[in-house]
Amino acid sequence: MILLKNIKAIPMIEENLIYENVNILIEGNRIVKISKDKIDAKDAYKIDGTCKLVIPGLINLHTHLGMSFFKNIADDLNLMDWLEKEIWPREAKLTPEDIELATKYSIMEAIKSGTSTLVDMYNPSSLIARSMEEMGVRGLVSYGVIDNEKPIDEKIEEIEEAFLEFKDSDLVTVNPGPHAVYTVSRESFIKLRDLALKLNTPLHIHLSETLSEVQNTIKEFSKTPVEYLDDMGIFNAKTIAAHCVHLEDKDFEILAKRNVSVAHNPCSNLKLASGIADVQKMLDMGINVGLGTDSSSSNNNLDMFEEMKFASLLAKVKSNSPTSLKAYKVLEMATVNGARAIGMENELGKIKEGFLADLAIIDLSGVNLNPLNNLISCLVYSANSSNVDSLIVNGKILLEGGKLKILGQDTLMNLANKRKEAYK
Ligand SMILES: CSC[C@H]1O[C@@H](n2cnc3c(O)ncnc32)[C@H](O)[C@@H]1O
Ligand SMILES: [Zn+2]
Repeated sequence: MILLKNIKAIPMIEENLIYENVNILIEGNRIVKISKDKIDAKDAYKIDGTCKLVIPGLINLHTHLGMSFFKNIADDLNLMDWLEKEIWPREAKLTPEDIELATKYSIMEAIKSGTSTLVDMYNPSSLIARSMEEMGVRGLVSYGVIDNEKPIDEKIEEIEEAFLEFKDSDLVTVNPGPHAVYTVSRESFIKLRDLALKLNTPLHIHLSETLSEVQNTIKEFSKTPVEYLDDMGIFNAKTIAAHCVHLEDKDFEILAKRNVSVAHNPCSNLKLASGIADVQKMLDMGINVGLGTDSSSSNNNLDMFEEMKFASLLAKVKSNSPTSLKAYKVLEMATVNGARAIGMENELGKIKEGFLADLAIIDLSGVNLNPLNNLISCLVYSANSSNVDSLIVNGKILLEGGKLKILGQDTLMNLANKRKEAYK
């Protein structure tokens, strides 16, 4: 049992609802009681909430955890030059041990910035899922498929095996992740769609990220990438589409009609000069949009606070209106909408009795957060990951007082700094 005492909370239940001083009791992996009155829980581990704010754990809807060794080594390139000249040749050399280390490093970075759920796309899925379980975070682990000499049927078998291995996990689910329309054949797409439908998992894909992706797809198939996928019935599976920067009007309509969730990655889209997604239009059309960082190689960190701020500022510029994507809406993207994208909206993304105990605690004493006039605005426009004090995932404390409770931070950092040398 954990008792958060006298804490401020943004429950994400309705706009402007803030609990000024509440007590929150966690039993097992759930929030069982939220009360202004004293809660008697003698045996509970107590966290003093003075000068602290609790929010739902943040949900990073699109990342590639295994890429942390490639941070700051391939900057200032567009997507295809970055992938083809710098990243794919290095990924071809990555050993499973190094992928595990790089993944755990990324998870540590995510935990320290208040992220409790990660939607990843990388391989091998079982190793990534195990790393998430070991470190205690929640995740959807998408097996990234790029067509190559390994037959698609072997990959399907591997995905299914990994899915079954983690079927009873409290924390992680494995699902198919066809990389993009320019790396996956029609045959593979259809098999991966059918697998997602059979396993009842989402499908996770990069979509309409660059103008050249859209132009090439139109040239080859006479359809936009969104139309091409829709015509193949890909969206019959619950789809998480990362980026969606270059959409035509008909694409927005398809995404809305087919209940596709979009993972918006503002920093990566800017850094690779991919473009600015029209998030306000997506939201106005009822499309569910969450937030992702993409990898720490194209971002170059996993700080969801930066992502929230960039998302809001970019939407204002894109629509030429400062009223676009206000702070509460962007916080919704990083919590409630992320939960909806992975089908967990009835138990994740809000601070509510009965919901999973995934909570991030912010230390409000930071100089950057004061003078403090408005908690929601302060979180989105002033805060960063250094203000994260604690993280609870599935009822377990992973970070407290800014310190990791699991795996030594220094050990992971030393190991990662040593091993990254092999990929320079
Ligand atoms: C097959 S595993 C995932 C695959 O995706 C690559 N990747 C990382 N970031 C992006 C991006 O923004 N667009 C497209 N592909 C990306 C990563 O390097 C892996 O090869
Ligand atoms: Zn990506």
